[in-house]
Amino acid sequence: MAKIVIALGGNALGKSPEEQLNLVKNTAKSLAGAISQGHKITISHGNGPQVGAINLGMNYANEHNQGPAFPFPECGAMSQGYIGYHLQQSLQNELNRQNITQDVVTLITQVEVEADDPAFKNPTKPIGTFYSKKQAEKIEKEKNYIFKEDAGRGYRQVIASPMPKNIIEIDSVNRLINNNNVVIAGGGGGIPVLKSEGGNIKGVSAVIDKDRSSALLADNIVADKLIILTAVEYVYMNYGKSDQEALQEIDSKQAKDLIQEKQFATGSMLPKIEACLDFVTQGKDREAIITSLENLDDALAGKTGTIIKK
Ligand SMILES: Nc1ncnc2c1ncn2[C@@H]1O[C@H](COP(=O)(O)OP(=O)(O)O)[C@@H](O)[C@H]1O
Ligand SMILES: NC(=O)OP(=O)(O)O
Repeated sequence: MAKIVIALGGNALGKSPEEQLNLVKNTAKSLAGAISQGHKITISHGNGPQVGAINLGMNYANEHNQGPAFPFPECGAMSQGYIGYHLQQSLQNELNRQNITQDVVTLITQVEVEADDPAFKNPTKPIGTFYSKKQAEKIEKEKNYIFKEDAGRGYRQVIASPMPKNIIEIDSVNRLINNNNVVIAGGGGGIPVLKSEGGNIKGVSAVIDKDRSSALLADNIVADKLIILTAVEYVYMNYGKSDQEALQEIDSKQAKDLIQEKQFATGSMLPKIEACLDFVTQGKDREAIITSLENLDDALAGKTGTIIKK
């Protein structure tokens, strides 16, 4: 039996509510399978495409005098509710079907970041949909948004992505886990908040990388394993080139060397590798796996995915 944090990538969750629900229903079968094997599962998820879509929709309504503007922390909170709802419903249905008596709880999670994080001056987190270079340049001029190329897939709006420092609701997460609940926490990397000297917290415009928050969550709940589910079965060397090569298992030294060689794209694979490195090096006998959503069963059985060890 292992204590596992499973992080679902925002880009791997489909492009519409219908697509997302179908994907999540499938993933729920694997998650319930892992729970029936005795594993203690905690779930986190990304929100890049979803938080971008929510923000775009709200901005559109606002620009057409049909509603107020919605800042990013509020959009992040909505994305936690939207994705958490699908996960909570699908997994609860699956657990009930398998007569497993565990409740699934989505916890709105705030994550503290630092006001002087250099990320606020250098936005890197891709959100929303993909655009052509021409479309991106046009929107950049019209709206003052910043766009960057995203791992060969097109151009996306980028916003600040500060490092997660502290999960505000971590005690509640631990209490819920210890009381036999499956917890969905840290959705979209958590809602970014700043803490004042008096201890008050308030939202700040950013989207935290969910891989980094998931590693923090896994460390905080003292998990054995961190599984990051994305759109690719393996992490590759020379990704996208004719000689790309799947990485089966790497240790922290090899991972650091590959980072030096710039094998992993900033804003997509790099934060995943760095998050896995943080998690495995901060504790004993820890393992991280990166694979695709549909390969969760095989990854749990150690049959696929890129395994990262200390
Ligand atoms: N070396 C690499 N190996 C595999 N995938 C890579 C690599 N470098 C960049 N990628 C890209 O990173 C993507 C995963 O990052 P991203 O889409 O941000 O994940 P998610 O939204 O699922 O968290 C892959 O689908 C792939 O397009
Ligand atoms: N917040 C976040 O990291 O989302 P993605 O997994 O969609 O990039």
